Amino acid sequence: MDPIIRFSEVGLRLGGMRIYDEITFDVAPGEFLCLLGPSGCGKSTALRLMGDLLPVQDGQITVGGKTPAEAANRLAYVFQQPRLLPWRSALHNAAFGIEMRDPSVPRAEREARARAQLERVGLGKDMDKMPLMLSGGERQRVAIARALALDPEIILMDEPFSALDPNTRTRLRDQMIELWQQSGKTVIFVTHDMDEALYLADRIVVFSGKPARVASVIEVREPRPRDILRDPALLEKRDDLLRLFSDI
Ligand SMILES: Nc1ncnc2c1ncn2[C@@H]1O[C@H](COP(=O)(O)OP(=O)(O)OP(=O)(O)O)[C@@H](O)[C@H]1O
Repeated sequence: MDPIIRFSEVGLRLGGMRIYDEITFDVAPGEFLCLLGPSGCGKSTALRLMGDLLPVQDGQITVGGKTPAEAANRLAYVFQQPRLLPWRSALHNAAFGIEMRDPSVPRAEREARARAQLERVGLGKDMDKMPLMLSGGERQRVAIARALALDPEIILMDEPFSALDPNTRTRLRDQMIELWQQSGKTVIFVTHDMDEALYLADRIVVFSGKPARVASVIEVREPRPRDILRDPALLEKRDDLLRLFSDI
């Protein structure tokens, strides 16, 4: 199967600094791919390049065979902070992405799509609440519903759970896996937490420190849900990652 996203020898300079050497990796359709690497290595930048929020300078990036600019409508973002509009209810926040992307979608349809996704993330009873009345985890679930309501082929997630408490983070990781398995969408998930990557990913693309290159690509085919601290195969991968991180 052709990759849905392809980075070919992507080089990048920002503010006079070399951020990437030659970054090359592929993402398969329907895959849950984690981008892992040390702080500042350029993981979020990779999402910005895919999403056409930053121009490609050297090399090539394709999204479904097209340029990022041509494919921008096939992607949706979930950021570290939920970025909700405080004066809008959960429902109207979840519908907001559609309103921005395609204002011709009638209001009733926007809201029906938002409602369906809020139900999916377990917020069926909270649709009329304003963001201030929601917990951090609930606000992030509204942000996930807002992305899903766009019905994108690809979801780009930039450390979406890192600001949450450990229990909420664990719950949302499980929920994200469930949503991904039901939807068949491609997920590209940025994290600097190797345990999170081992828990979630089909494959982990490991970036080195700046200027970044792809230090390793690790297949994680162990069945889910995973027990990272007990499964011997995962423990071995964790040791590999620890060794890799001490070198990069
Ligand atoms: N617009 C910009 N101008 C100059 N430098 C930038 C710009 N955007 C990002 N950078 C630099 O590019 C590097 C990569 O940033 P990026 O946010 O992609 O890293 P990251 O791997 O996601 O980091 P973290 O895990 O800490 O969030 C950093 O050194 C950052 O300072």
